[in-house]
Amino acid sequence: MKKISILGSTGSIGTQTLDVIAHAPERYEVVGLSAGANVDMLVEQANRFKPQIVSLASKSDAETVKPRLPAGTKVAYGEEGLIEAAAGTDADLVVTAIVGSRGLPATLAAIRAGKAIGLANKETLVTAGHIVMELAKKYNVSILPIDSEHSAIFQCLNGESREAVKQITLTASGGSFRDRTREQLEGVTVAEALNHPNWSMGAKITIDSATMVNKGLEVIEARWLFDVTYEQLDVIIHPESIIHSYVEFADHSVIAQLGLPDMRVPIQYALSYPERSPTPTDRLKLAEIGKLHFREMDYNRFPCLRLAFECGRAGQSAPAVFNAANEVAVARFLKGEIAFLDIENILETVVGKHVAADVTDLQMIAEVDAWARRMAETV
Ligand SMILES: NC(=O)C1=CN([C@@H]2O[C@H](COP(=O)(O)OP(=O)(O)OC[C@H]3O[C@@H](n4cnc5c(N)ncnc54)[C@H](OP(=O)(O)O)[C@@H]3O)[C@@H](O)[C@H]2O)C=CC1
Ligand SMILES: CC(=O)[C@@H](O)[C@H](O)COP(=O)(O)O
Ligand SMILES: [Mn+2]
Repeated sequence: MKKISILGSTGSIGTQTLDVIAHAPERYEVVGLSAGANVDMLVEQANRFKPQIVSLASKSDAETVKPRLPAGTKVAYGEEGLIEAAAGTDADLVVTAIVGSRGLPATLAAIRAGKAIGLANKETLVTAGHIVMELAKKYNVSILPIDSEHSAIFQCLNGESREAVKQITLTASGGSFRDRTREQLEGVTVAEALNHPNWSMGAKITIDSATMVNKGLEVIEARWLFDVTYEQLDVIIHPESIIHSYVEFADHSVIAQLGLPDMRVPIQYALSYPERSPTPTDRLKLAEIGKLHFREMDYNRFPCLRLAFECGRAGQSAPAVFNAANEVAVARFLKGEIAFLDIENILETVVGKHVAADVTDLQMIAEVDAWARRMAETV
């Protein structure tokens, strides 16, 4: 029985993780759950899966929720609560399904506690990939990718020597506005931006997909997960999101991972690795799909991707600044404070004002993260 703790259990990845677990109660046990504002859903989850601990964003929620939980459930809150849910149980694996760099301290705590990480939260690796991967190595902890492209790449690399890797290509759907010119992006609404053509995801990543920031975050995430150079990473537009990424090897063989766009497959793979287990998803029928399409990435149409590569190559504090500024810009767009195209303007401005510097610990990361947030709020 594998014991699982889920940070962000009430979100898109969190609920799909619980769906995978519910289909295999003989294989998995939930020991920790955490939520932000969706207290009612967390209560429902806690009564169904009976975790040892639940964590909420606020002290007041933690206090009011206690009588609604199974007797004996430990209740925590805030960053400390996330850390407890991540590191304070006998979990074998922690799924990081919380959104944003706020997941970093709990992820580091889980690694220090020797827990394998089912990594969905790409912002943690973008913000502090060098720290996360170094700590995982020190504690001999597996970082198992849940992000669909990285799960695909992980599967393609399985059993292959890293020296044989020539090129890793991440596929990109193009997002909600893939058929629009830049001129046609003027005045687009939040609702239009949230209308992803292939995936049903949380709000932030859906906007990130539309700006192509998501693919930029994923390039940096891949750099750290697979220890490759940015020259070995590229992106291709693939509108159907059936090929989830592919790897070209020294002999020019290319290995890809395919499947219908259903996150329960990469989630299941991370939970059951190194085994493969059945998933409650539909099967891929290529004959019914007929054709798959691909086109070169257009970095002029998607300038945020070029900026992400620049920040990745600059390294040090630059990726953390890019990520934090983006979190604020997306939140401002979702609140209706700014226009869609202002997101990239904010990123260009904040990154442009930042001089990359070494960030070797959580305190330094928190400082640059906070600086970038302050700047992004005022642009
Ligand atoms: N959704 C997807 O298909 C994919 C997602 N990912 C990555 O996985 C992560 C989660 O994404 P997704 O599931 O879409 O996000 P959602 O927005 O759907 O869920 C986010 C989760 O984080 C919780 N949360 C938000 N703010 C706080 C806070 N201040 N304190 C504690 N918990 C908080 C939310 O709680 P609540 O809802 O209760 O407020 C929710 O459980 C992201 O990093 C994303 O990039 C990667 C690949 C695919
Ligand atoms: C499902 C998943 O992994 C998301 O990151 C998805 O890939 C977003 O799709 P695009 O960024 O390709 O639009
Ligand atoms: Mn992805």
